[in-house]
Amino acid sequence: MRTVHTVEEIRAAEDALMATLPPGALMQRAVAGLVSTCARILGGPYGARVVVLAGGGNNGGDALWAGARLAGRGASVDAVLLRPDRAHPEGLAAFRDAGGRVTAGDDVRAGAALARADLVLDGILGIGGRGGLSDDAAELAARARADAGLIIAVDLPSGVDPDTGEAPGAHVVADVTVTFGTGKTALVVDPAAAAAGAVHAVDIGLAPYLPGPRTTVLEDADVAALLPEPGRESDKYSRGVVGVLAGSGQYPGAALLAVGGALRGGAGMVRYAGPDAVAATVRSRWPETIAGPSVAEVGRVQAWTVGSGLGDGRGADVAAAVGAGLPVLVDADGLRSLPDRFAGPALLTPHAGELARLLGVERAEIEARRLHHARAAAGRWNATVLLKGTTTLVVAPDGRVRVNSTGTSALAAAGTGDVLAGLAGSLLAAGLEPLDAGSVAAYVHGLAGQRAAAAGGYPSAGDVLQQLPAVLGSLRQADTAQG
Ligand SMILES: NC(=O)C1=CN([C@@H]2O[C@H](COP(=O)(O)OP(=O)(O)OC[C@H]3O[C@@H](n4cnc5c(N)ncnc54)[C@H](OP(=O)(O)O)[C@@H]3O)[C@@H](O)[C@H]2O)[C@@H](O)CC1
Ligand SMILES: [K+]
Repeated sequence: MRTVHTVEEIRAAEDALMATLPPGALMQRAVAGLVSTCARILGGPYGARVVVLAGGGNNGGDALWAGARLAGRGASVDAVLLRPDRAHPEGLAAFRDAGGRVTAGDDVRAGAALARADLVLDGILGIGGRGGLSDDAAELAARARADAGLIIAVDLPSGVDPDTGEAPGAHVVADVTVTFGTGKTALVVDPAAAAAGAVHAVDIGLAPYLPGPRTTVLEDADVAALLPEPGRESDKYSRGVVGVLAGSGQYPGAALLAVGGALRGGAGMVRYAGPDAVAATVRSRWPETIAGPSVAEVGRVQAWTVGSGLGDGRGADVAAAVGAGLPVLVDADGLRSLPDRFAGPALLTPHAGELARLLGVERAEIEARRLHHARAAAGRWNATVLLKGTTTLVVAPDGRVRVNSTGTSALAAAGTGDVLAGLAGSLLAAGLEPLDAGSVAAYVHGLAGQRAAAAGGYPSAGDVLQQLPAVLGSLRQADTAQG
């Protein structure tokens, strides 16, 4: 599991850890990790042309110390000081001692150095940064992006907001970010995360001083541990019975995909509520499905998946499923018939456009502040909100957040959301709480999309569905091998 902490939590942990160490020792741990990543990426620092962009805080201090170490190992290093009056004193002294050249941001030499740099170290702002870059810093960042070989951000790309994942103004766009101690929201939540590039974490010994993380990024072992394991005595009821209220005459495929997602996701049984013609189509593909014309008449289930391809005019059925007092997932058209607040476990699965409609804001505003708006909706409806996107967010009403790392553009195809709705519904029926059901489903769905894409071409939702058993099988196998 990858952890994410707030700036406040990181500062408190750093203070506690620093109290046990000699002055400057913590920064030296960070610098050692940074330098070794730079050296590895450069294939050895000797002869490399490096430019350090240094702001007036400790982030600039890290970058200056790293520049000094790289100069000591034979690199040709220039430092551009954004705030010469506030440059980190020890870092700057070490940099000069190692033979580094120092220029101010407005010096023509700064532009020339950037134009021939193999590597730019972005030490303008770290976790102390607020708002976007100032104009002079923005110009240097743009030049670096246009001219330099590679940009490595120190701790996080300067100019993005550490705790929200928002990018309120000009910011560095890095190829790699070397981050210290724990993850930051800006490194996992878009749009800021898109500016971080590949993230390398450096252990500086902070973990014992950090609180349990509210935000996490699940990995294979976490997901495998959360997956319901069908035991020998399992029957169809203990594996979970899912009610699916999805699809319509206009969109029968949504019913097929949602039912398929539930069955392939491990449901012991699926009960489908919908018009006879659609039910017949569902049963011709999934003969094990039990069907009925409405939520009231379809029989007992342990969770409902509601809304994919439902079309208009099914508000009463949606209300019946939502009001059944069972865990419920609400997707797509079902989102137009939400109750004022949910009383029981609920998982909403909007994409940005649907969340925009729900909250009455522009879609661009959702994309710019994804975590903020997912949180707002989770609080407003007392439901866990799974906001789809390349980095899908799952936000519980109590503030816990899971960020999915397996997303792929291969999932940007019609019907993949219906598969996800069925899959997550099956996990709710198996007894997972909405945060677990949503984050495990997003993870598995992403891996299925990756596998389908690897098989060649542009995968369809049906291709993604077909990959679910293989993905679940390999996650379970790895778990068994480990445990
Ligand atoms: N503590 C430790 O031991 C360790 C710390 N480490 C490193 O320290 C970094 C945090 O350093 P930091 O706290 O000095 O803040 P940093 O991000 O350098 O910003 C400096 C100052 O810039 C200012 N400022 C803010 N926004 C601005 C803007 N838009 N445009 C212009 N200026 C702006 C603001 O000052 P203000 O203007 O508020 O006076 C702010 O205080 C951390 O990310 C990691 O790299 C590691 O070495 C591990 C050990
Ligand atoms: K930085």
